[in-house]
Amino acid sequence: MIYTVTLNPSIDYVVQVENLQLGELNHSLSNFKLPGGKGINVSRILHQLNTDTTALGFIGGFTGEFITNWLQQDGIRTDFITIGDDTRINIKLKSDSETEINDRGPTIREEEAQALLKKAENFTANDIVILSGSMPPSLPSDFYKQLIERFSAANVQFVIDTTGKGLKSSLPYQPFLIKPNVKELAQFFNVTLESNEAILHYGKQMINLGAQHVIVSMAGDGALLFTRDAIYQGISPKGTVRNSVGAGDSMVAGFISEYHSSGDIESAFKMGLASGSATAFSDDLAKKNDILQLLEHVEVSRL
Ligand SMILES: Nc1ncnc2c1ncn2[C@@H]1O[C@H](COP(=O)(O)OP(=O)(O)O)[C@@H](O)[C@H]1O
Ligand SMILES: O=P(O)(O)OC[C@H]1O[C@](O)(COP(=O)(O)O)[C@@H](O)[C@@H]1O
Repeated sequence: MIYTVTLNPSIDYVVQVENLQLGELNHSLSNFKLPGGKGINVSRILHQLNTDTTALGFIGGFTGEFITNWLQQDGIRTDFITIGDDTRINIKLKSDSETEINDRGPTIREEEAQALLKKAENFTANDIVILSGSMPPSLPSDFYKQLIERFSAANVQFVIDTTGKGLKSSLPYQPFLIKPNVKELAQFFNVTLESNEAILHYGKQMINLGAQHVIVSMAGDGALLFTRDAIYQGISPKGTVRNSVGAGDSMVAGFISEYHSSGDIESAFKMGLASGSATAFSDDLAKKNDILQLLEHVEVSRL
């Protein structure tokens, strides 16, 4: 089974405003609410690609109910820990450019946190766990490490898509995949990345630090995949961007879904690229047919 863990789910409230004026009254042209949070997005795309998945994490309040109901209506298995506080709402403002306001997240009580750690003790070496996104500030700062120690003890393969301390502390445990975008890669090493050579250098560094596979995603410019013995460059298909929220999560899902079924790293990378772009070209996350259509237009070469 492929589990996703979303410590900080969200409702993504996507609002379109023409010619946004800060400090003025603006009227929205359209708005929609989507279940969000990185692991939840990964589960939604895995499900589109007919890959069995269960979404775990913390969920609470009326906002949490919205997410659980949506996932259940889509037929996606969930096994969330119910919390006393409300799941957050993140604002995605579309005007001439895309602006995001992400909330820090709800309060997680000690017993709620313990309940998730207990669940993490039940995974086996046949499972893959995808840990994605930020942590609500009320969790101990080493919470990802606490989860990973449990996976490592049971030889569970894990993917981690987060930033800062959570990512850093995971590397000695050899995550199967990490997927920083270029900005996150630069932040991790506290550098500016202005050339391809620099991106190649720091991508390789992530492998040296312990990751088994690293995808450095670059939005419309595609992505680089680093393995322990090769580097691949992926070119994304061109298209009209409608809503790129969740493109990175879709890429992780496409990669893991294909790797899980074929075991082929290059095909997995192609599916990741197609899934990311298909989401960027959709209002909501991508649908299976859109992903498969774009797959024919993805190009991957070994550097
Ligand atoms: N504007 C775009 N055009 C085509 N593909 C895109 C675009 N934005 C994202 N993608 C696809 O989705 C992948 C992940 O997007 P990116 O924005 O880099 O990740 P994140 O959402 O994590 O910041 C990219 O590598 C690419 O394959
Ligand atoms: O957990 P974080 O880092 O605060 O991010 C949460 C946000 O990221 C998303 O999962 C989208 O992520 P990506 O665009 O990186 O794929 C949104 O659905 C959500 O609002």
